Amino acid sequence: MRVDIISIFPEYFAPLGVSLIGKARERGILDVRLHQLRDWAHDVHRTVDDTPYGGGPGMVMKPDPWGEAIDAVLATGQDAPARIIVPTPSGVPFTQRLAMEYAAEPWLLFTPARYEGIDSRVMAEYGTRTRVDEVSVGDYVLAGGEAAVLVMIEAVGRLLPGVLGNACSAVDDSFAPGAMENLLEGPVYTKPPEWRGHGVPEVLLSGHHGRIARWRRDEALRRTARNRPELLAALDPRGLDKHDLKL
Ligand SMILES: COc1cccc(Cn2ccc3ccc(-c4cc(N)[nH]n4)cc32)c1
Repeated sequence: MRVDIISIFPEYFAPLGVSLIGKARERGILDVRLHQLRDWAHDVHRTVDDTPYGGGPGMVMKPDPWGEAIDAVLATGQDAPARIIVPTPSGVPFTQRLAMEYAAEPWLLFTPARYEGIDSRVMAEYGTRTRVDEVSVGDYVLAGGEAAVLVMIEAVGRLLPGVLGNACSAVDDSFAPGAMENLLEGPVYTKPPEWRGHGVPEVLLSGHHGRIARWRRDEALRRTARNRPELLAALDPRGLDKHDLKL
């Protein structure tokens, strides 16, 4: 998968050089290319923002530099154009399902903005040529889109074949479609068996896989009921069996 990112803070993406995503890049599973938006701002100050039409606080990112930058990136592609992802508080929710959809794309182009966002004509322009998704990573307001892009690339990158070792699998993730979809992860434990007077649930030491699976599901249901009751309402009743906890 090829990923292009256009930003006025390309240095923000240094974390994509470490850990899971860094190794995926070294192994050629992920090809991440960074672009400095100001390279397409031709005035002496390399200006990328201006005052909003209609007045109001803050500044809006000018369409010209973004248009030239996106054209330049798309021109380097051979086949279908990249799917463009615009982080914004006003977007559709970024979910595990959307992450899985993105993981199946050959080429993503992220356009993290700053200020109050990008002139809306840019998304309108590219919406005539390719998929343009305005996406929110949560119901809170960041200072810009770069952190949102880091979140999305990590969530998508870990789903790419070969990125997670065989020992782990994204199939069992919380929120992954299937029996555990819309359930939160339950508690996890490792050695030592006793730590500062805290033991480990006996069932996890029993070696009885059926009971362990049932206990984990019960704990996932309990934690979901406690922390995200609205997800329980969305739980597919066919995913619940008669042995499930009556919460
Ligand atoms: C666009 O509307 C805005 C209104 C007030 C402030 C800002 C700041 N800002 C600039 C670019 C930008 C990109 C993404 C986000 C963002 C995404 C999520 N989930 N939260 N915050 C915030 C961004 C934007």
